[in-house]
Amino acid sequence: MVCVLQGYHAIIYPSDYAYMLCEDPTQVTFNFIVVGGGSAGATVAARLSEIPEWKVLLLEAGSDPPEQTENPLLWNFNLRTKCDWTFFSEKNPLLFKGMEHERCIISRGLVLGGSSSINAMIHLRGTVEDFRQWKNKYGCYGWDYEDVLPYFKKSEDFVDLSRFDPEIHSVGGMLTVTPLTTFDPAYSVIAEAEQSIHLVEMNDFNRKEPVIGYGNFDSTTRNGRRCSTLKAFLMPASNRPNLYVAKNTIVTKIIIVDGVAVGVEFKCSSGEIKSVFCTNEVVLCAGPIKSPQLLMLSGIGPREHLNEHGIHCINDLPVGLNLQDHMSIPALVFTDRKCRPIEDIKKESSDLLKKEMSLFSKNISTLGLSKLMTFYKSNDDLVYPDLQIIKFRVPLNATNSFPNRINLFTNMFGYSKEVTNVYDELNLLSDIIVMAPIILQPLSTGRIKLKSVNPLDDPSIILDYLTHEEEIETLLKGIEFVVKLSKTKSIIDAGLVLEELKLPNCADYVWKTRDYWICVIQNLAAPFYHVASGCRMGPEDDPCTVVNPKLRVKGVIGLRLIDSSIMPKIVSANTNAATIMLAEKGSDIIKECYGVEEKDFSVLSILEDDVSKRSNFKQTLKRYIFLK
Ligand SMILES: Cc1cc2nc3c(=O)[nH]c(=O)nc-3n(C[C@H](O)[C@H](O)[C@H](O)COP(=O)(O)OP(=O)(O)OC[C@H]3O[C@@H](n4cnc5c(N)ncnc54)[C@H](O)[C@@H]3O)c2cc1C
Repeated sequence: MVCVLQGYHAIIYPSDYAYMLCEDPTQVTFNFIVVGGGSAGATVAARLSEIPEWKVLLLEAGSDPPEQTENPLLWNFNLRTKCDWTFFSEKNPLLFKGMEHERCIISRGLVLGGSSSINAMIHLRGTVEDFRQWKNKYGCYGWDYEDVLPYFKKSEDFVDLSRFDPEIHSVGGMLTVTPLTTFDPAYSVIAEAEQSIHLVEMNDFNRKEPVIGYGNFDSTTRNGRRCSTLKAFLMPASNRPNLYVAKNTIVTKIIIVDGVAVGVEFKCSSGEIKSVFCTNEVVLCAGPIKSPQLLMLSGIGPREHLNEHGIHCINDLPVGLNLQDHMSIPALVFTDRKCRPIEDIKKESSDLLKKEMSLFSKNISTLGLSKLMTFYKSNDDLVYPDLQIIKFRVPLNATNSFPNRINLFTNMFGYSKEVTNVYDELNLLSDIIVMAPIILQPLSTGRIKLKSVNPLDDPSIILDYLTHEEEIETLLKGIEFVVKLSKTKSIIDAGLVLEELKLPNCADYVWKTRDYWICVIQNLAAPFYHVASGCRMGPEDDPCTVVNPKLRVKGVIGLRLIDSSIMPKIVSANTNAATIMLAEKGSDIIKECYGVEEKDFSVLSILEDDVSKRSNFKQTLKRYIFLK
């Protein structure tokens, strides 16, 4: 067990089973192997291990999170560190022109808790309409809003009882959900500006009714600290004798014999590749980039593509297609350089920072100005918002003060030196406030492909985003909204000025014109960390889907996929809460399937023949060993 002391808080991480596993992977007969201990995997492993008779092995490529992951205000300090996979996209003919090597950075947690250990802790579930569509448009029976709400509630320990509505919230769940605090004076200025353009204040973004307005969102924090799925689910379960957690263990392949997933191959820290088997199921939770890659390496994916790499195709499924994300445009930058000496600006900036930082030691949750969220619709005919506007403050001259010595905007969005220079220049004069419109309902998709058959290589990530004219128009409406905000009395009175970003690549365009903003989109539009949907869930007979509504990978017995990659369509919000919901419901589906928990999943046929087929486990295993 590893114990980190932080002030009064002792964090006890799960013991590491990796050494024992690598010594002898047959020592224990596991019932379930969970691949990846992220938002979904840590939840699934904890939930399955509630059944004492089941031996559950969780294999995670990363290790315990470093101490800096605890402080919400410093969430972006974790990017591009050893707990980030730091993937890069392929080049795109239209986008990413302002990024290093014209490739877009894709951060993902490489650590227990996965991306929930490095994310920004924004806790939003998505809209009622999202889940209606999952069912009605994408055929995911059992996944309508009424079906998923109990699982959002099951996880939740909602701290702010003054806003508690029992219809949508609950207390006593594993995941602590807390409102945020801030001392940032810009909060009330922007709130007033939004009011003046007829937006209303929302007191709960997770309510059932559509939310168009601004307000404070809830966060996955507990006592001022991050509440990842590691902390919420895995740590409380880690004393169970039937739960085994192997860290720094990279799964390299799912072993499938005669159409049955019997175990996985994995890489020990010594470099050796070993195999471990399970009697019931392999549950793949490696996240939206690595899950598709692992499926393809294991023979499940588009036949033609697998053949290109000499991989025998076990089942021809559209793995890696339909990739989605929320594109953002963090290019609306305000400074606060009222006529006053730089010394005064310096003092104000550092006083505010100190005050915000002091909240951590008082166990109070803060994300600074980011607490102020806006949901907006680009046209009046819409019922639900199609734009989210995130705000964040960068203290004076702080863009280059990151521990990994990489510029803040390179860390967060992958911007090139030519671009970060432009932000830096503004940041030398004053704090900067960035407002980033984000499109919530993308139309265009990307794709994950194999670069090679080496599981340690990153896959090829093709982001063909913003190819629909409507998406550009929506982003432009988001930009227009912020420009409008910049002209309100409260913003002007407060001395907040929307600055021109003098991007070298857009020098030919006049600031604030449509052509200028399109150039900005081509240079700076970046996905907002929500990559999902590369292995869509849907009806068994729909050729566009990879898993059925019971989360079984089609055509393979004993293999489920439970993580953000199965969202049939990305939710119109940040994706962590919906991923945890998928894991909660997915765990119950598994329990139900084995008859260990009674739940009404009337739309799903229960106890299908997979279980009995899977009981030939010993025979299948013998055959695998024989074939090897
Ligand atoms: C920087 C950042 C900020 C974000 N901010 C927010 C936010 O504020 N709010 C929000 O709702 N969402 C946010 N998100 C998105 C959200 O965190 C993710 O959608 C969610 O965590 C996805 O969960 P997952 O289980 O699909 O994948 P992950 O949580 O990424 O888990 C996958 C796990 O599998 C492990 N793994 C991968 N391959 C292997 C292998 N071969 N062998 C063993 N283990 C493996 C990984 O190391 C990882 O632990 C953010 C994401 C990032 C990266």
